[in-house]
Amino acid sequence: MRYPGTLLPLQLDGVAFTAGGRTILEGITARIEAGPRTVILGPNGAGKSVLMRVCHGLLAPTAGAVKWNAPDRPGRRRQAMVFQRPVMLRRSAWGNIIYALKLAGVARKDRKRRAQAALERVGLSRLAQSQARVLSVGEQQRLALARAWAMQPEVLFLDEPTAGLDPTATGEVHRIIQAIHDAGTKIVMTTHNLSLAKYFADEILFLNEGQLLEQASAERFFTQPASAKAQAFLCGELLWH
Ligand SMILES: Nc1ncnc2c1ncn2[C@@H]1O[C@H](COP(=O)(O)OP(=O)(O)OP(=O)(O)O)[C@@H](O)[C@H]1O
Repeated sequence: MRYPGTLLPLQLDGVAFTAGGRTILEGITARIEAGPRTVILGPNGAGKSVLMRVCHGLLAPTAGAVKWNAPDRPGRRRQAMVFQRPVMLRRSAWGNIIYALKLAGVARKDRKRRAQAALERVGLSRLAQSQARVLSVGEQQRLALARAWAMQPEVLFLDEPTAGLDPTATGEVHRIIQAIHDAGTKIVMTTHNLSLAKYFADEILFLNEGQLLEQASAERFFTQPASAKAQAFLCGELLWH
């Protein structure tokens, strides 16, 4: 269902991104709806991170348009992004969340409650006063998720959030992402990892060499991929070059 004030759906119309004479994204047209867990899947270098940054507004497309149903008003960001490597300020775990909430314009009286709840949800309450930058990479990624979750975003972009994590940390991050989804936030995640996509995705956007080759339900994509490139990717043939 679509409400007049909601950010979604997000419509990409002929989005392209070129840099230094190289075409990174080309002619991407897609519609991202509220609800399903969307995974942007493709080999290394396909342009997944760039596409996500364009959607999030960190990069401006060099052609085409990125249209939100109801764009953010100044001072009220309703979409958040978590990067492959967490970016933490030189503050405590607690301070990182409080500062982000302050920047987002959240009233002082609500910041403490939201930060507490977010740290609890990711199991980091006991490390609230630890310096964020000395936490393990897995803990920092959980903190990054807590910080994003505290914003109560309508859409959360996740760029390979478990890259480089050990199996335990990976499992914890997956559990948190699932909980954020269950709480009603739209998840859009990039990965080149087939097992993760199979486990997590409701919908796949398959990207290869900067082109969107398929947008399909996960079930359909994994059983009947429409493009030869997707078939090759699913068979483990590397398209990357
Ligand atoms: N801001 C940028 N300006 C110019 N080129 C960029 C920029 N960001 C990434 N690239 C280039 O665009 C190409 C696609 O990069 P991107 O990081 O989006 O791939 P990816 O599909 O996310 O790969 P991976 O799975 O390895 O993370 C790469 O060749 C990269 O060097």
